[in-house]
Amino acid sequence: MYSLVSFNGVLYAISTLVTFLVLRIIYRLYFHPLSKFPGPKLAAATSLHNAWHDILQPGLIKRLPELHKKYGPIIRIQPNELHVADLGGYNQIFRVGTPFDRIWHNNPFLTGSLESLTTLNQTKKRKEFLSPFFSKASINRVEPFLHRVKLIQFLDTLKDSAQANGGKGSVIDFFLGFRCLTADTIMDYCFQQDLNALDEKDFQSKTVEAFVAGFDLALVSTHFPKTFGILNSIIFSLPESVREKYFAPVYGFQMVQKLAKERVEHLLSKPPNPNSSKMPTMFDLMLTPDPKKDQVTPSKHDMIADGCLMIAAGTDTTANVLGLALWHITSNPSIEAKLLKELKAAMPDRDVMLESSRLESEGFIYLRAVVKEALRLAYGVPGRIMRKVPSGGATFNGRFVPGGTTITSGIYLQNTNPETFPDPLKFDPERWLCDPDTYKERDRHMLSFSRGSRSCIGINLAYATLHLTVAHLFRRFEIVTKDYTTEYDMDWNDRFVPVPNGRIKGLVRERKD
Ligand code: HEM
Repeated sequence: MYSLVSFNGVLYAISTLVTFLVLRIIYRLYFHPLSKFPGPKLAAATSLHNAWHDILQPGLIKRLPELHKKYGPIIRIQPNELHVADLGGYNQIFRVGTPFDRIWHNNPFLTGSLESLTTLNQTKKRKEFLSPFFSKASINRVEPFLHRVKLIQFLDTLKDSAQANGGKGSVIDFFLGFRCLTADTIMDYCFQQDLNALDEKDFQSKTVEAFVAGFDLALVSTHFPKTFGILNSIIFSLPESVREKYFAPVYGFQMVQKLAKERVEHLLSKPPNPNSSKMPTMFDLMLTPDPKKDQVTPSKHDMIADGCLMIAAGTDTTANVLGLALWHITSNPSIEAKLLKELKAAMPDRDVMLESSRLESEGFIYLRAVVKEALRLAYGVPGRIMRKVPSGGATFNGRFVPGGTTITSGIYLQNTNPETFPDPLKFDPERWLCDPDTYKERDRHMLSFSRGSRSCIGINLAYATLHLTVAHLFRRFEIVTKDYTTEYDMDWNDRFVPVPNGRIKGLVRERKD
């Protein structure tokens, strides 16, 4: 009798669930406010369609050009999400002063950081601390003590590799090397606390490796935020040795969080002296709010989250551009020859370091075009950047979109638009050596750092690192990637940032002159 009741109970529960799911699909397909928007029926019926592409495939973003071609400029890609293809739509969503709020999915390390603040009002005060910290002037001021010091350490490691095997050179994992360089630079710049990744033999930094693994989970957290949160709490409660061995993605973030926490606690224990001549960290600035501007120090938790954010936002993005530049330059002898010609003429002594402001000037036209083209094809954050349509609704491509709808648009589509960038997947620095009007138009379409009020705050730091590294790396070393890296290795998956299939590796030799 008992087992019959429980069997019937299970049957009843299953049939109720199935009925609910079927009714929900019918509602989503025929009665939902977005039901009239075109797009794949499966995507409109269930968000699992999108999750499958984003988690188990290279990413929905790679299918979007084909879907837009089939269904038009604005399409439904989830039950409650529309995607806009054209630049006008992107600008409407992301412009300065936008009323389209960011959508944030809880991430235990980043909630409380600038990135997690959804409205412009919330970001205003935080940016008052952070924007001056990332200004060109601030970056130029510390460059001799920081970027160039880190770069020298990076280049010295390459020199040792070049001299290995009786001067025949040895193979370097540049995927890791570039990440060690960018992570150490950012950590030092933001909180004068070193990750010491560049000290690790052959750049084999466990923390950097763990951090890279974290990106595999980035889109899981957006598709399954609740499950992700529960899993994280369980993992957090495990001993450190278990976390390090079996849960690298979480462990990597925790290491950075620990360093940021130590720094904040150290500063809190002895409040900063505003008259000190020492270069301030970003935390020093937050700890000395200006009462005349109504500034308030963020909580300790939020400052630590901002510390984690800077590493998460700046390390892989910048390293991806460097990896891509290295791959394309070494795969195109004519591009390498032109770059080298310019570098040799402007930097006769290959061991003398130039400052980034010079490398970004008129004397380095080809270098700048190479960096720009690498930025275009590295895509920054290529995928669907999520925003919420304001309560009154909005109109896109002549169609009204109700308030509360998730609306997305992406950098990948703009940076590879064939009308603006003919043969868009070709690495062609020459496309930036055009007349000023064409340049301006191409630049308007290139969105690697996004646009508007929530565009990248680290753009100046990124540009300085990119110009310094590409110039000095190629001036000093000859690198062969062909036999050690494949096209497949370089192809990428959207994991919030592009994560390549493999690693860019190359044989390093010192140039003779
Ligand atoms: C080539 C390198 C980089 C690229 C391509 C890049 C790209 C981007 C993009 C596309 C966004 C907008 C994301 C969104 O709207 O969700 C963004 C935001 C951001 N980036 Fe970068 N980034 C780079 C380097 C850096 C660096 C070096 C830092 C700092 C150390 C940094 C810090 C940030 C922060 C804090 C935000 C969030 C801004 C906000 O929420 O208002 N980025 N970045």
